[in-house]
Amino acid sequence: MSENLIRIATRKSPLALWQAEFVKAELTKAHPELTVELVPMTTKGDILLDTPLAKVGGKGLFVKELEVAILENRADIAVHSMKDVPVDFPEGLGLSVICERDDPRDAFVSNHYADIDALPQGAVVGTSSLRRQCQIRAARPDLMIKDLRGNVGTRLAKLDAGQYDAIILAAAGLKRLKLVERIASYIEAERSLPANGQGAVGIECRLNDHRVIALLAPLEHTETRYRVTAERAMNTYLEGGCQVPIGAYAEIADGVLHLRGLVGRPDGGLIISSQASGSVNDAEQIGINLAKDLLQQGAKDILDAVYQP
Ligand SMILES: NCc1[nH]cc(CCC(=O)O)c1CC(=O)O
Repeated sequence: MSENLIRIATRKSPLALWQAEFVKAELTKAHPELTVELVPMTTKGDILLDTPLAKVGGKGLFVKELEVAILENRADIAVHSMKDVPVDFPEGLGLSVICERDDPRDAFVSNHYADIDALPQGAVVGTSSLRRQCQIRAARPDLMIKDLRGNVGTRLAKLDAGQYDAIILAAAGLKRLKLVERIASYIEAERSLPANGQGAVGIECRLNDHRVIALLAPLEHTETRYRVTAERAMNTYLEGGCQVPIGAYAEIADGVLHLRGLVGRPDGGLIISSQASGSVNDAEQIGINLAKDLLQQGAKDILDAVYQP
């Protein structure tokens, strides 16, 4: 392999391409002599876009083909939204870099209403995320939640066609696609605890590829790494994939990491939540401790019920 080339395996969705282009730009900034190529690919998740995610088993649907390409040396790295990255990696691959986090919040998108409180009785809200669904239903049990799949552009088109009164999307995705003006309001973490890793981009590569790992190193963002480590540790301990009613969100203030977590029944009738704090160096243990706390409070019953086939 040429000393001066990095190939990025990427999905072809606009968001995936934005993220790959972002990493390409950052790499070229750090290493002006480097050539960075995109290797666009179609994944199983892209083909099954119309099947409800919970049915096809969301875990890793969008990343497997990219990982095979790296293992077969048809590409060197893959760029992921951290919230879509499964908890475990194939033998030989790992996450060598987590980039600086963008806005972690969920966004309320509607052509007619300012926020969740402004929605009329029985309004239809689009989301396929059990995490978003349970938190919306907890605040507004009268609302109807309707499945919403597809790329960000497809989801907005379905809203505009009148299929929903409002939809919920990640603020970061809308910002990256230059669609911030579509955001009617931001939903603060207190009302919709984000998914683990939401808003952060990570880079996967071959763990024995020291050339690539060294080239990627300047893109690492330490604070984001601590936060996402705690969030993912909580999710991992709860054995949560990406399609689960789990929220995990960490912040750092004065060197102390604060992690909030919740597990909720999709109908919003029960939400178990807790928090934990500690040194950034104990990020992983803080996540594990919080998961144990949630399990002690009964989170397993909720998760088992969701996983029933
Ligand atoms: N599940 C799809 C997905 N994966 C990452 C993002 C947004 C960007 C991010 O969270 O980093 C989205 C869209 C959404 O949830 O609205």
